[in-house]
Amino acid sequence: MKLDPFYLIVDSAAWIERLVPLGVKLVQLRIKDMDEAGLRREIRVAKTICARHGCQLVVNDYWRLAIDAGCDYVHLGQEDLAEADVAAIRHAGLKLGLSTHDDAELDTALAAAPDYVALGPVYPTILKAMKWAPQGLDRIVEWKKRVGTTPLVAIGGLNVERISGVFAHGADIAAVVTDITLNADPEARTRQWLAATAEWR
Ligand SMILES: Cc1ncc(COP(=O)(O)OP(=O)(O)O)c(N)n1
Ligand SMILES: Cc1nc(C(=O)O)sc1CCOP(=O)(O)O
Ligand SMILES: [Mg+2]
Repeated sequence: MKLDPFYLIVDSAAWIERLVPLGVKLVQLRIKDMDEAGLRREIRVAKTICARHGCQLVVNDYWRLAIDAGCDYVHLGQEDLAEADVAAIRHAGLKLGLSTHDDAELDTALAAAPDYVALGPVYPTILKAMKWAPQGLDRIVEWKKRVGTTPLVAIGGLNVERISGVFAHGADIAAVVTDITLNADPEARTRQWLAATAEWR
């Protein structure tokens, strides 16, 4: 199944409950600093909401909990990947998205035959400190040549105004956090993202 070109990333099931009913079809639950019981609860609620709305849920980092909860997609960064049991993830039938930030990381990612590759940060991000300089749009062109038919996710500093640029340079999917979650009207901004990504859907 083709992944939606609009990839929303949020840090709670409450955000998923709020925004997925608007028509979001690809969402990542990215929670940091929560105990295991809380994580299990958040994943369970997120999964229920996403199933109700036909939205693909991707669980960030916590691949074991995702397997336990019967989820079918996880996202891992390079450090996560180094410690993960990819065979167990695959054996459980989960799909796998991987982060990349440089050539060596892309080599590592492609060796794991991911279901999508993410490249970031395309633009400066305020979400978290990153050791990589912004990649810029030309890097997307380079990455798309290397990943071939594997879907390419652009992430980092994206906003509605920057969407067409990342798709024009070869991204298949645009991922976003703060342009929506820190917006004064997250629902309205989500609708703008849905409209702005419609031609790539
Ligand atoms: C779609 C997407 N791309 C990149 C990331 C970042 O993953 P990672 O490098 O593991 O960092 P954290 O998000 O875990 O802080 C992502 N989550 N999603
Ligand atoms: C979580 C994350 N990973 C990145 C990477 O480059 O791997 S950039 C990023 C933050 C994305 O948030 P925003 O849309 O607010 O910039
Ligand atoms: Mg991670």
